Amino acid sequence: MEYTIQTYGLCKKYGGCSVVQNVSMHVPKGKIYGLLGRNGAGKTTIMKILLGLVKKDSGSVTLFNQVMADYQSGIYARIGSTIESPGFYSNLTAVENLSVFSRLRGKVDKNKIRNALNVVGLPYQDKKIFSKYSLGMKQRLAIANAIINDPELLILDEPTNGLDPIGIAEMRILIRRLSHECGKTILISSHQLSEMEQMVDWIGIIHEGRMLEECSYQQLEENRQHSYIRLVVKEPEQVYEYLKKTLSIENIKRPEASAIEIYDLKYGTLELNSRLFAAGFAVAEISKCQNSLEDYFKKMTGGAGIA
Ligand SMILES: Nc1ncnc2c1ncn2[C@@H]1O[C@H](COP(=O)(O)OP(=O)(O)OP(=O)(O)O)[C@@H](O)[C@H]1O
Repeated sequence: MEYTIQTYGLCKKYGGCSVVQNVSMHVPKGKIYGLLGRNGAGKTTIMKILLGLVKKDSGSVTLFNQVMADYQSGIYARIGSTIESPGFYSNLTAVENLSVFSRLRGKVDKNKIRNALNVVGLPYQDKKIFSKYSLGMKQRLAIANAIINDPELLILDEPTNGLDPIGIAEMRILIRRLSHECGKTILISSHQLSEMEQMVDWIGIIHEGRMLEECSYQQLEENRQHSYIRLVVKEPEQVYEYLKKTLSIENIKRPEASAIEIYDLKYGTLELNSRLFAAGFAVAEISKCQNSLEDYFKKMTGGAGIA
């Protein structure tokens, strides 16, 4: 597989506090990659490192198959982003704002502005000024600004943040169109799993600066929606050892002191119950459960942040 972004062992500390820890990520060319993590997980910092806005402490970044030196600039013309997106002028229209920022980058091309506004679904002739825009329109304008020069890679920090469900659905359609119809590779961040659904092809889960898991979204769904057997027992340590050593069950978790979850379903509940009984263990509860993707994220990241 060809990757547009690859990082290896990326680290960043702020004042002695590690905010990015040994992050290796792989963003496949032409795909939408979602960086998912709770507030403060380190998503924006990773994006800023990719864009050369923040200097990494160690590790490497490869963009378009080119290993990046710190603050190397040429390649950034191939990337559009909404991080540190310009503070748009509140008293100017979309076209006027995009003209100002185009001028800062070089020259103003009316056709490019018209085209970018068309792609994000904002009217070219609109006289409405920025301060009268809805949040969704503001997000669209930021994306229009990012795509003006037709970049191959888009880095969008929380493009759905604060939008209502309809706004999220519209943003999802726009981002998918940018990927499928315009062929762009897109890295987006979010702290909401639900916002990533039906949008991303790949996902990287960041927690406290570390990459917990990275895989295709489909793979994640397949892996995590498996059933499992939940046991509540009197002697969890001994049962755990018995399951591992005597029954050779591999994938076992201990979510609570007395509970055991078995993901390797080589034995059904009846068979397992009778084996535990025969081995002299007291089983208070045995049931087959379904682990939803949401539950999985909550467990992984320790609670309420991702929903
Ligand atoms: N310039 C900075 N100086 C000091 N600490 C910083 C700086 N920038 C970010 N941090 C800290 O680094 C951590 C990661 O922040 P970051 O913005 O990357 O997280 P995030 O996952 O994007 O969160 P959010 O979803 O809230 O934007 C946070 O604890 C934040 O306070």
